Amino acid sequence: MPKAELHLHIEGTLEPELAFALAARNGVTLRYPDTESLRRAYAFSDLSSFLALYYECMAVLRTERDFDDLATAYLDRARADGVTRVEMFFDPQMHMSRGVPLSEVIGGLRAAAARSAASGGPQAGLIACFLRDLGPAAAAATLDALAEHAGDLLGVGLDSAEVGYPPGDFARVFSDARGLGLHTVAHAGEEGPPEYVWEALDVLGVERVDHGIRSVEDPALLWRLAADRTPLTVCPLSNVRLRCVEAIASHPIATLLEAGVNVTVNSDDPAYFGGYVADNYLALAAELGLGHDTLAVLAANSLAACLDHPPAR
Ligand SMILES: Nc1ncnc2[nH]cnc12
Ligand SMILES: [Zn+2]
Repeated sequence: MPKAELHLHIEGTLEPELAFALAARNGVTLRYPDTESLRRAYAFSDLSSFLALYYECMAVLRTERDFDDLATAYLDRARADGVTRVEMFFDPQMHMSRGVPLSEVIGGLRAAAARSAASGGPQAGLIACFLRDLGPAAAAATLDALAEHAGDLLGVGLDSAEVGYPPGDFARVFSDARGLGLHTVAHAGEEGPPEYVWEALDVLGVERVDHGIRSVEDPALLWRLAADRTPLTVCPLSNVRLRCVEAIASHPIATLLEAGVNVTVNSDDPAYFGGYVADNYLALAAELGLGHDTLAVLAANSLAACLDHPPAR
């Protein structure tokens, strides 16, 4: 089934095997002796327990070639899942704070995207995410650094630890990003309350909401999302692994669909959460009983929710 993946952190596609290969190439030492022990550490209790390991493993990403290798591995994998379009997140602040120039990050990701599109693989766009726990001033400084690369970006997003960092704090930087011609999206309602989803819509003016699952707690919000056809980029396996949801069988995606919300299915950080995008669709079929027609609607929603439609091939 052709589909788009619209919620994918490229750093979250770092498989342990590649992490160790890059560590060796760059002379970086990981805290784990081998791939099995690193994999065993993927037992998360919440978002922050995951983010700590996710940020730690980024230490192995140093050069343009590393980012190219990372994105190439993901794009090859996504192609096998029927993905024709990817809008991938990356975390510029994490890389800049480690002394890795933005040009290396963006250059590597763009090179992988160009080869993928040229060889009939997924077409890829880049979304730079601000780390909300570092605050709006740091986000504004990051946007200044991103400005010279704006032509290489599709948009900006907002990620990292959610609770205590409401979207409204980032109103100015999101408005400035739009001034640079960038699309805007934001994580909201993953661990944070429905109020954060309202703020992402009404204060940030985002075009899509990432996760948004806690919207099911607020009927007026469900009505608003459905009326506006605002896409939600839902990540079922991620929600279970980070204990936002108990099991796929009780995932709020069923309620979202019943309310007429424009839902899409995505993998978030597939190397860490036990499945790529097709695994998320298959889990919904196997454990929540979604039928083929519903999966086809979800795939069609994803293609329609792309920020820039891919050029005709
Ligand atoms: N699921 C997630 N939520 C917030 N920030 C993230 N960064 C990578 N994955 C994330
Ligand atoms: Zn995410």
